[in-house]
Amino acid sequence: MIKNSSPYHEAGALLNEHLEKRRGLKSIAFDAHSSGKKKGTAPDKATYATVCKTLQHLAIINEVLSHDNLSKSIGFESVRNKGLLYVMLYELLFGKYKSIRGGGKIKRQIVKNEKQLRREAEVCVAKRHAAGGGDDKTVKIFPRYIRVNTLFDNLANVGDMLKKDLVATSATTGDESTTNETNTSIYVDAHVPDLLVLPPTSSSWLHPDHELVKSGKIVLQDKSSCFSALVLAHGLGELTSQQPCDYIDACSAPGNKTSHLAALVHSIVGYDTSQPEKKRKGNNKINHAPKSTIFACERSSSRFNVLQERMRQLVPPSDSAANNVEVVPIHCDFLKVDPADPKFANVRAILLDPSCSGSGIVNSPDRWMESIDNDDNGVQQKDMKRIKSLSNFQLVALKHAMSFPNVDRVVYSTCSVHDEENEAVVSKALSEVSTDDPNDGWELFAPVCLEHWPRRGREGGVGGLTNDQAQCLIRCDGQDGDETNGFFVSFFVRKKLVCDASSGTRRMINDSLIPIYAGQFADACKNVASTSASLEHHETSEVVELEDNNSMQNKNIGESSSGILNDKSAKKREKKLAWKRKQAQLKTERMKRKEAISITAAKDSKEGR
Ligand SMILES: C[S@@+](CC[C@H](N)C(=O)[O-])C[C@H]1O[C@@H](n2cnc3c(N)ncnc32)[C@H](O)[C@@H]1O
Repeated sequence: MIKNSSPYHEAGALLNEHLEKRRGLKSIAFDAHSSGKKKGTAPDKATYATVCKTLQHLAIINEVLSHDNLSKSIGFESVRNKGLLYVMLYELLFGKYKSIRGGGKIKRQIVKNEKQLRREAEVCVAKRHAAGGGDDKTVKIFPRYIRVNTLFDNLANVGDMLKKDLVATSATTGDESTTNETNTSIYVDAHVPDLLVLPPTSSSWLHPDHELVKSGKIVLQDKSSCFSALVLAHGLGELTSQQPCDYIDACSAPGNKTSHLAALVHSIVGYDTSQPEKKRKGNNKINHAPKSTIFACERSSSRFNVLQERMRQLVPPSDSAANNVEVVPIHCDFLKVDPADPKFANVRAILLDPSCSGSGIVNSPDRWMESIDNDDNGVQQKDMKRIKSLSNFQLVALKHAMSFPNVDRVVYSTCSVHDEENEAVVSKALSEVSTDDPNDGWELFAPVCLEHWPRRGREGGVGGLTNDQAQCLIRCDGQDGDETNGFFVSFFVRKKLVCDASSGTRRMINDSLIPIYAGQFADACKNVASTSASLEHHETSEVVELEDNNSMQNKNIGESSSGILNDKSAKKREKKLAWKRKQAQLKTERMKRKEAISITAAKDSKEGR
């Protein structure tokens, strides 16, 4: 067999599979890992990143090729390996080194027409900038959100540790156009307790290989995806905390929301880690609060394995004195779980975050693909079919959650922006479970903990919701300034409970000394988005961090450190970071010594010594 001379062969094959079969890029990568294929058949991190970047530029590459029928005149139409062609064109026109490595026929064909291609690319980029679009249409940069896992540590401690890393790395990761203060600032999110907000540039070093991630003290979780567990635990305000009970996370892998819920439930029925260690230990001896159980259902075998592994990493064992919550992963189809099973008799609340189109994830490679071939309404016929089938499943799952006899709170969330998966599902569920009994049936409830979140659900439209109902719903739109991925949250409460809940109060959200975030990184995000060098960082980190549907692939791509993918560079980065930390520490000590010397000198001269 002739060995393919192009180093982009694997990236081209992955892209071909994505384009031809219209399968999600992350699913392809994930399946390749989980099917236990031989080493070498699953894409490595660099290949995956190259394909993501090519996809991200596919619209503009096609624009270049279609100008003056360029594609035809230089013979690209006859190229069968379109994936490889696109990857090479990306490398030449938009890649970091603006050149193509290796050889091969396609490369020769491209290089022969290099001048013309570069000229066209420049014209297209200029046109986009003139139209005010730039790269912004496809790339959105958010601050880096870090959820502190309060089952292991507290906000102040973790904030301190991250601040040191920020100071140590700001010299290299900071963009010239942002001040050093911006690059080293750290905030607490205004809506989600225990969520830290870091500068967007920190994405370049805060990855799944970071020590705090590996130790389970922090979770790389986008802001909007923290809303689901928050609403389930605190949507009714303080009232929730009076009744320890069990929970079900119906569709739970990889477990970001499960572990968040565990931390929140622990702080309701237990004590939080913000108390000094000694006091906490003392408390543990006398506190006999009942334990809560979270049953975490997951249908897919491979995802279930990841879920189990992550729960081991993120939730302390249930018999440890400091934990009042137990997570029990169950490998099952939630639709087949019997609501009358005595095991679930104490389940009072269900979190349902089912499979969805993921259309809210603004930097998802699959979304870049969508934006290329969507029609004017933003959704293609083929996608409509998929959305319809997803929304059918979502409705059945929601009604199933509502059928558990003792459940009085259900959170239904998606990372989709389509009304069909959101308001329409909510509206159908409400009408299909409605009853005449004033104490039964379900109502939408506006989550107290997010009362200041401005973006609400859509009134009318395919869902046909009233304005009052729509105001109970939470929406996030990353394309419209929310600084987080698109997301949807609805909170259903049994009518009976709604009457009791009206006195709920908002939970205090920040008792650390870290200031609250109020858009201080907005400019930094724009700067990062407009510099291609920073974009490289961001894209790679997005590859490993995309939430929800993506977290599984995340996990896998991120698992490079644990051996699935071979990433020597992670160790190198860790070493470099440690070296920088040391240098920063030495510098601080030098400054202190200098300061002390000059104070003594000033004192001496004042005293005439
Ligand atoms: C959007 S993801 C959940 C993400 C998760 N909530 C988190 O925050 O990490 C949806 C998950 O539901 C699982 N799933 C889909 N249908 C299911 C079913 N009928 N029963 C249980 N799990 C299901 C999928 O395999 C997938 O892992």
